[in-house]
Amino acid sequence: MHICCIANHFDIERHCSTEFGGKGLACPPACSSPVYMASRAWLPQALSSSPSSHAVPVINLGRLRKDPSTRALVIQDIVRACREWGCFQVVNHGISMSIMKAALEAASEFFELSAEHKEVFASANIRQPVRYDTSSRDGISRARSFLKHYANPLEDWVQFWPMHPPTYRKKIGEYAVEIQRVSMQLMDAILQGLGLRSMYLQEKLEKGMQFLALNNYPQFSHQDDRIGLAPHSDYGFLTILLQSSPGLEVMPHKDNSWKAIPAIPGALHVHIGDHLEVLSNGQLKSLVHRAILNHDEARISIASIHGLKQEFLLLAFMVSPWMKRSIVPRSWLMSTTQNCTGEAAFMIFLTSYRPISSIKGLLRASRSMELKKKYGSAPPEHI
Ligand SMILES: O=C(O)CCC(=O)C(=O)O
Ligand SMILES: [Fe+2]
Repeated sequence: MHICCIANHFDIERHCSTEFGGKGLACPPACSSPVYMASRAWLPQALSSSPSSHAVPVINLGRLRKDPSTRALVIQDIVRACREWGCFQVVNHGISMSIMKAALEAASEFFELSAEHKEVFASANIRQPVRYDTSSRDGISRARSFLKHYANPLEDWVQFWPMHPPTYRKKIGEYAVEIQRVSMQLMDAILQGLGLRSMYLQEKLEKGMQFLALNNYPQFSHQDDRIGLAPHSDYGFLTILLQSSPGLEVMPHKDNSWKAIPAIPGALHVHIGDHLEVLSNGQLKSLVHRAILNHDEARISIASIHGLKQEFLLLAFMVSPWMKRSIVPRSWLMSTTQNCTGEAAFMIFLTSYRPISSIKGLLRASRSMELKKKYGSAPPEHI
C-alpha cells in the first residue's frame, strides 16, 4: 500500500528543505487583474480589483502558460479566489466547446434511456464502480437522478461504463481525459500558490482519482421542492463542474449567502473540496454548494471530482493549530511519517459520516454539524 503523507506541509517544509522547493512565488507587490474572457454582461467587477465584487471570479487559464510573472499573477488570483470564494470559473482552459457539448449530450441521452437500461447500474453500494440512482440518500433531493463512476485512468474504468447510448464511452471518455488535464494544471497552480514546489504531488495526482457525477434535474413543477441537490461539500481536492444551464448555487466563504453561478458558455466552474481543506491545513476551505431546479427547463450537470487514489493512506491533521499541537506533536509527526501508525485510512474518510475516532472524522463531523445547523441537512456527497 502506498503511503502519502500530505500532513502539515508548512511544518515539514521548514524541516526538509530538500523535499520541498521554494517558499512560494515571488510576486510583484502590485498585481494586475487577470484578463477576463467572458461576456461583460455578468462581470460587473473583477475580483482582484474589488474585494466587494459580487461576481464569482473568472480565471483565464491560458495565462498560466505565459511568462513566469504572468503565471505568478494568475496563481495569485486563483489562490485569492480559493480563499475568498472557495470557487472560481475558468475560461480558455483548452477544452473545445464540441467536447463539452458532446459530454452533456451523452449524459442527457443516458438519462433519457428506458428504466431497464439505467437500472442495470442501480445500486446503493458506494463501492460499485458505476452507480445509478434516482434520489439522494439525504431524502431532500428527490427530483434528481444521477450516474456516478470513476474515470482515471480511463483504460481501467471505461469497461464498466454504460454501453448505451452507444457514444457514451467515447464522448464522456474524451471529456474526462481533458478535465483530468485541466485538474492537474489547477492543482499545480493552487499548490504552488500555497508555497509548495511546482509539480508537488504531480505523479500521485496524475494517477489519482477522478470521479464523475452526472446529474439530471427535471424542470421545477409546483409540487416539487425547488432544491435539486441539498447543500453539501464534495470530498476531493477539487471539483470541476460543467452545467447545461444555471442551477448551481454556492455559499462563498466571504459573505455566507447563496450565490447563483451563471452558466457561461464555454466556462467551467471549479471549487474546493474537503481534502484540499485538510491538505492545506485549513488555509483553504471546502465550498458548500447546492443545486436548484429551473422553472423553465430541465438541467444536466457533470461534476468531476479529483483527488488521490483511494488506497493511499492520508495523514491528515486537524485544521486548527491548537488541535495540531495537542494531537500531533512534532515527534509523533516525524515518527508516524516513517512508521505510518495512527493514520486515518483514506477509505475510512470517504465512507464514514462522523467517526469521531479519526482526525478526519472530526473534521467531517464538525463540518456536518455546522451545515446541519445552517441548512437542516448536510449529507456528504459522492461517498
Ligand atoms: O448540479 C450541480 O450544479 C451540483 C452538482 C454537485 O454538487 C455534485 O454533483 O456534487
Ligand atoms: Fe457537489
